[in-house]
Amino acid sequence: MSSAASPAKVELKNVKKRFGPKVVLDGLNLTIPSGQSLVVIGGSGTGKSVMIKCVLGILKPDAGEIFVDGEEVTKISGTARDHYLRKFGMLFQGAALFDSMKVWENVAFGLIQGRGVKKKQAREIAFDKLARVGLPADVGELFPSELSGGMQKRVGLARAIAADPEIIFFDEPTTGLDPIMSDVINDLIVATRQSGTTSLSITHDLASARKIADQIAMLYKGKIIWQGPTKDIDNSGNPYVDQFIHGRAEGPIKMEVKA
Ligand SMILES: Nc1ncnc2c1ncn2[C@@H]1O[C@H](COP(=O)(O)OP(=O)(O)OP(=O)(O)O)[C@@H](O)[C@H]1O
Repeated sequence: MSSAASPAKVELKNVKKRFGPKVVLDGLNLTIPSGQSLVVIGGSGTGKSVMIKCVLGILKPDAGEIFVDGEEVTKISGTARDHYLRKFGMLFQGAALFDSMKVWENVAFGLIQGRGVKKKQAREIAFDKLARVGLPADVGELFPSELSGGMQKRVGLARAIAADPEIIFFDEPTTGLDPIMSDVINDLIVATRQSGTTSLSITHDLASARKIADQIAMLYKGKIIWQGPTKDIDNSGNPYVDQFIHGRAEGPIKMEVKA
């Protein structure tokens, strides 16, 4: 897929966000081409989650603009915001399932609560999505506590795709999983992209990034310091990217290690 040919689905322009004296996003520019999978890498605490929260309107940027399908969204509210949020699915870190609900009810939750889908139809959709992530029907009747971490991630993924969103955010989709289960999740993410969905993932897992990304962007000190096709990551010519992808303690990125 060529990024030049795809219009921007999501575009952040000069986005700034600080908490008190702490500057987190410092003029961040990022474009996600329509139908592509973009992975943002960066150290812990660099603002990856804050960036996603700004796109979803959970946090309001102090400055800058965010365009989705060409519409500036940082000031939308009320029903326009509800409508806007329907474009998104989200796989949270740690899956974030409701323990008191059965697996299928977790998957169906947004359909019933957010979209007014009747329970019977939502249940059918939930079981269909569970099958798509490779979970047999009997898993739908279990509670999340009865599942392994990898299965919980799959349920989280089924919930993220339940309403056929146009854009999916994957927040550290493979964290805490063994390499084989990680690859199962990677394959499922690749499958969602093949259906035309635009996605933004944040991850520390370079093997996952290489597999799921059309493009990789690196966030450092509140800015995107490099963005390019996945195949170029090993020859970025950027010392910060090089240090990060090779996991070297020595380099331009200095770790603040407090004793
Ligand atoms: N609501 C908030 N109030 C104050 N500070 C916040 C708030 N949300 C995030 N921060 C701060 O912003 C910085 C970036 O946090 P964020 O969660 O976006 O990092 P991250 O890049 O997603 O990290 P990780 O990879 O560890 O998940 C952190 O220093 C965090 O403490």
